[in-house]
Amino acid sequence: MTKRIVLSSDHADIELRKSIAAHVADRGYEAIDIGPMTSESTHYPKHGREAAEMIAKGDADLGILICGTGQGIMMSANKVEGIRCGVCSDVFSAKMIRAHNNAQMLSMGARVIGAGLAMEIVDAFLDTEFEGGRHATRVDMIEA
Ligand SMILES: O=C(CO)[C@H](O)[C@H](O)[C@H](O)COP(=O)(O)O
Repeated sequence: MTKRIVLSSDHADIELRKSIAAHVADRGYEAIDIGPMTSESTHYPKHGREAAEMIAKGDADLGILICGTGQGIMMSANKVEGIRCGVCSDVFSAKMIRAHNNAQMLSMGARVIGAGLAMEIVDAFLDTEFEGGRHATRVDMIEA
């Protein structure tokens, strides 16, 4: 089944989010871009929560979030039960949040990294599977 990737952001960079949505779709995923569609100032907790709830409800498989630093929207997503979201500014961390933490959501800071690196981080996140084993024990501990 085609993996569904939900994308959301605040006003910090909707163009980066749209570019990532197009990139994800080009790669054969279903990109579900839930906006916002204008750069009007908005509030990241709303957008992080909306995207995370889609995953929690089973309406999306993975998620990509963007705000200025990636931090506030990540914190908001992580308030939704069962969601694990990490901020990444490097490719190694993007692999590890999948391989070791089984994160369903990636967050990035549009005022921290450039678009080229953001795409590489997205690819690393999407291309990496959870390794299970001892890491499953630890993820279970997070959830408990
Ligand atoms: O980085 C963020 C939250 O962690 C947000 O994207 C905001 O950009 C940040 O809080 C700054 O807000 P502003 O209204 O864009 O000045």
